Amino acid sequence: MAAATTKLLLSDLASTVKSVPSNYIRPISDRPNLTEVQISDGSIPLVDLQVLNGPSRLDIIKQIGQACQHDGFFQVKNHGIPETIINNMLTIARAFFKLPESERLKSYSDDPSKITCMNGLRILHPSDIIRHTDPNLITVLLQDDVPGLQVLRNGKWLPVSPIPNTFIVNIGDQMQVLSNDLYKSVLHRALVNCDKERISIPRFYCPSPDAVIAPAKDLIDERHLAFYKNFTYAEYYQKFWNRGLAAEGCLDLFEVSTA
Ligand SMILES: O=C(O)CCC(=O)C(=O)O
Ligand SMILES: [Fe+2]
Repeated sequence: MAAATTKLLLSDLASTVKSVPSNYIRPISDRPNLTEVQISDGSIPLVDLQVLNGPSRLDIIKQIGQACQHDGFFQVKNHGIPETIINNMLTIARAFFKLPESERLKSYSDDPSKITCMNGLRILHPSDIIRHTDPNLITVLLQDDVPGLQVLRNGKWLPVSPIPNTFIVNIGDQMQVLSNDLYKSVLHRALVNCDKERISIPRFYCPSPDAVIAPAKDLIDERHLAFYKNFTYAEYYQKFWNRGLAAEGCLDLFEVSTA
């Protein structure tokens, strides 16, 4: 097992230091350019799942399909998960970050495949998450009431305002491949909030490592060629982490070469 590295949060140091230590400060060149943020009334679509089992079922399915094609992101309300469970998850997540570092370290793993696939659940403490696409199939995210998530739409960042008791669903790279680019795995990022702690809990749904990923056969014919080669999820995942989050994903490495 790798030696336990320190995972001290700035909040752990707050009572002992007078100013923010330099290793907690991102170089200006790495910081998000906030002037690029689109201040817009628009948001990612909100889908009401209440009526999924009624006569409007097809309409709801169509809304989800459109959202996957245009935004790669949507929110769901009336999903059937009780409010008390949602509040308990957020309370437990907040309490986790109040634990001493030694206790928190017992739940950390430096193995990204463990973090994102075996546990499948990650609790994010308030630090910036740089722009990336999700390497998995689908992500379901619970965020608290503090804004921070931004989604790239038409080259501009669209802030996703939290709506209580909703979940955010987004398409990951594997779904983009299965749909042969019909559904979009879209760049997104999360910013720290200067005034308030922000908690988000993403759940990453992943194929098994040996699953062969390729565009669905029904979508391919003489007029619709496959944009991607076949690969296993393990191959993709390894390339993704080798390249690093800063590379913004690695779908291009698996494209069918057109040369
Ligand atoms: O905290 C958020 O809202 C987004 C988290 C995220 O994008 C991720 O963990 O992949
Ligand atoms: Fe993400």
